[in-house]
Amino acid sequence: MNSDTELAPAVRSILEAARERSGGEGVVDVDARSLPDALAAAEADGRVPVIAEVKPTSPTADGAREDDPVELAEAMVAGGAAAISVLTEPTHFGGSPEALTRIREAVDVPVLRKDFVLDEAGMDVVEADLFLLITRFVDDLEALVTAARERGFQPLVEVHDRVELETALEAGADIIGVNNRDLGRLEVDLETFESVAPEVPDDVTLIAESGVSSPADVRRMRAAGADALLVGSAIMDHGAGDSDVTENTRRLTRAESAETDQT
Ligand SMILES: O=P(O)(O)OC[C@@H](O)[C@@H](O)c1c[nH]c2ccccc12
Repeated sequence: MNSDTELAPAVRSILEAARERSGGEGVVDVDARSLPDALAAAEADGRVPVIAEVKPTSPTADGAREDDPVELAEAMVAGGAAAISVLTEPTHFGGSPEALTRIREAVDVPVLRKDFVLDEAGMDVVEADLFLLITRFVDDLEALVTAARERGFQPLVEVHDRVELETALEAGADIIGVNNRDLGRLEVDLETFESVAPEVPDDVTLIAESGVSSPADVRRMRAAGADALLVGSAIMDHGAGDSDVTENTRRLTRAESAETDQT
């Protein structure tokens, strides 16, 4: 793992909290809903494949939403989301494994567990269809990818540059997310995805993560090769309190339809 000192203070404190959290008891065994199938189904239905994220708050959000996570997830699916991402990190994102379990029972699309899983024990906390592995934060990515698959999970491996992409491909990752937000300054730059995407083999499911806020951003990431987009803030709209999550999702899932407003 790279040294923590290059990380934003908020990220360092997230990692410290993650190292202190205990893993689950026993080994999880998941019968996962296929993400590639769900993305293809959205595409066949004329929707942009969007993974909408239930993120009550975050270090970069300008507020928090107290809504019931299940209602939020259902509203996202009603807006055309192909899959749901759920933050389970408790100390900085307001998430919980219990919320994920309730959401996975309520919707029939794949559910991604978004957390800072650093070792095998961290995988055994809750059943999900996918969970995130952040290349920069783990020592033996290949072993964790294998351990994830042994449990039935589809690992989503996050990278931020071409060097990390190489590591992810060598570890056998076949679902890769390029995070447009850098973990040093927490700044978003959509060019990150554009610079990494051309190096990704065609048989990898490629996801553009973070910073997608408008239909124009959706089209920009799709033009650069995104099979799907992972969107949190623009859908949760933290500052606005009761903003319509279904409408926020629909605006993005319809970004490639002719009748959409093109802004
Ligand atoms: O809210 P945004 O900018 O749409 O980003 C969503 C998602 O990409 C972001 O929450 C995220 C990407 N990688 C992470 C790792 C941990 C926690 C959160 C994340």
